[in-house]
Amino acid sequence: MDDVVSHSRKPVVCRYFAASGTCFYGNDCQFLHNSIPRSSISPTFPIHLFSSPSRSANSTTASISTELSLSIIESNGLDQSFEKNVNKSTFSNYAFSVKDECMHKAQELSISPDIQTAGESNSSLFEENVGGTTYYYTPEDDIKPNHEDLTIQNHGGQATDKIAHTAVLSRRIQSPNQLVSTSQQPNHLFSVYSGPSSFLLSCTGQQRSSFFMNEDIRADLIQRNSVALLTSDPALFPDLPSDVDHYHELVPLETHTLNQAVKSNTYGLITSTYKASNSKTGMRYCLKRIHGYRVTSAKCMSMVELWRKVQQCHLVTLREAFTTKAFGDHSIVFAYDYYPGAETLLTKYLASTAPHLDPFSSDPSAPRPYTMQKNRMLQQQAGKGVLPESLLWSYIIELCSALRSVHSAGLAVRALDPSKVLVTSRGRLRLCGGGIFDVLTYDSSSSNVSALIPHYQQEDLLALGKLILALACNSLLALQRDNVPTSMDIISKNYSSDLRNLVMYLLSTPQGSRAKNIQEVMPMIGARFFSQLEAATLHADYLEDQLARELDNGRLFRLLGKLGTVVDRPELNLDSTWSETGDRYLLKLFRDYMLHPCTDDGRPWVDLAHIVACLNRLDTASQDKICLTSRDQQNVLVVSYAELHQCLETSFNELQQAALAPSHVLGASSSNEQ
Ligand SMILES: Nc1ncnc2c1ncn2[C@@H]1O[C@H](COP(=O)(O)OP(=O)(O)OP(=O)(O)O)[C@@H](O)[C@H]1O
Repeated sequence: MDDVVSHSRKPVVCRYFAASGTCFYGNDCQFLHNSIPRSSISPTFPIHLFSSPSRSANSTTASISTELSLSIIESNGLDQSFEKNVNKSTFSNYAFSVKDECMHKAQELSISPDIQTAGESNSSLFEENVGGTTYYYTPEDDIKPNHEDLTIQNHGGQATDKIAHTAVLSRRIQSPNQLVSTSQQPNHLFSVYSGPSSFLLSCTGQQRSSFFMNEDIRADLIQRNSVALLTSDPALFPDLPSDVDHYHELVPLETHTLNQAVKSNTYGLITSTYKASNSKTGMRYCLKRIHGYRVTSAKCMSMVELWRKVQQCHLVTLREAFTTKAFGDHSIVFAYDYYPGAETLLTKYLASTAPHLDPFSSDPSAPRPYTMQKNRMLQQQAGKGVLPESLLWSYIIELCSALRSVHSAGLAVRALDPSKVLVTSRGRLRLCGGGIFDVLTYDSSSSNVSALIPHYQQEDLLALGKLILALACNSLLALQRDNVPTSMDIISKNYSSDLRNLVMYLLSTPQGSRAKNIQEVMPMIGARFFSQLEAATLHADYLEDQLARELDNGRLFRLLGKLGTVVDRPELNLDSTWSETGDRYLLKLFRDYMLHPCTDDGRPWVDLAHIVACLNRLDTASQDKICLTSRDQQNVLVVSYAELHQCLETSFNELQQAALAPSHVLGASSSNEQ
């Protein structure tokens, strides 16, 4: 059938053109008989309404062999046609092609002169350990020009350019769908979640194949979103200003200090912490305010600049600091990244373990502060259960990683306290409060403000040792001088000698001029670092799988929304029959077909896979045909998804034009009709 000629044909797809290639009206038909080109598929909703990009017209992600896809295929009795379209041999062809390419690449690499040269020079390798990393080098390394750089610079047209060739090769290998004819694939299957991968079995467990993410992750995200969106009650916080510099919507994060000025245990000054939104960007930040503080020299802000540059995944980044009178006093405010729902190590593990031992208590049963009593309490708390060693090592690695970045930047944390370590989702630790002490204690008269940094770095290591000790003994009592021998006993009993040695190293006083160094902790962590890396990588794979489940839900939701705006609309342009006639009638029957199917004996047939399959075919304008029946069984229509797609596009455009039309046009059209 000639689809292109159609000199007098209307630019609308014919409804009577059958899959066999014949039309009820034969050559006299006035409508088009070609399939709608995939590229003509418009975004599900107009771009200006939703900023997310529409699906690519040539998106080609085939997934035909999974149980889920098959269940969708089987679930729809009428839509069998596309099964025939899948030519499995194309996939095996692709496998051969990839294999050939790989072998070709391997041969190419095996004769690479570069690799042979590198192998020969191995004989004169030097070895040096710098900051916990072993470097191997040859004396020529320093003077030899960087071969790879040269290769990249010279790759203009030379066939010997190995890097460019490999890049092209890998690009070819990474595009399997280029080797499979797109016309042979049912395009509505491209976006269907293909089911969990076997390599994720250990983390997905018994989780069923589903279009939705894991419930725990969902609950966690919802919880975080709701915390991020919290606003404060002005009745509870009457003194809270509506704007502080370019921040607004302040919400106190320390609710226990309701309008009270409380001295910080860490800084010894009155402080408050708020969540706030940046008025320019809308992003949320955590503001730490130091009450009644006057900055004597603007030079101290140079420390803020240094801290801003330290960005690390286990460090809460300091974004800026400014002075303000918005609170009715002279305050200095530090703006940090905000992590909704974060708690501190102190509140998560240690808050209830620091009883106040009052030597003057009149209660005879109250614990008294003599050494034996404190020892007993510490042992009791450790007896309640200590943290698993693997978790402790994971925390150690995260904290060391943050310290390493800070110390390498020539700075010191100076507030490595359980109340200054945030625990965010999945036990991720983040050090916060960096830079505050540096600004508060800035000595503008000093000629060398960084002279004391090495000393503070030593204090950081000591603080890290204390933090691990407290976590390992499950109590802040472990840090009391009288209790340290008991604390070390608890560690020896419950943990490996490696952990004990690490704590001993961190708590020890440096001998003579030999200072401790965070780099020296790296060999003590050793291969545990790899376990941490593996766990993080596996989790990233898991999250990617969860993302794949939700990939198309937004798109399908928008499509449903679009359908819903058209079907059953009471009127358009004062035409009350609009949604019951023409294209809209077809869409209404399709809605029933998709959402209200029944079994032969009249029971509702509820199958989400059916709905997803219908929506995907509608969105991709599939050529599959379905049989639509009116509710009174009087009308039976066979239509393709491509036609339904066209109906939806046309109707929705009509709707949009009416929505955007000036009101007098609507008024005029209504008076004309009367
Ligand atoms: N960057 C942040 N993102 C999200 N929440 C935070 C952030 N920083 C702190 N918080 C939350 O705010 C609460 C108060 O933090 P803050 O640093 O003021 O603790 P604090 O115990 O009052 O310390 P201090 O006594 O030293 O002032 C913390 O318990 C934590 O849950």
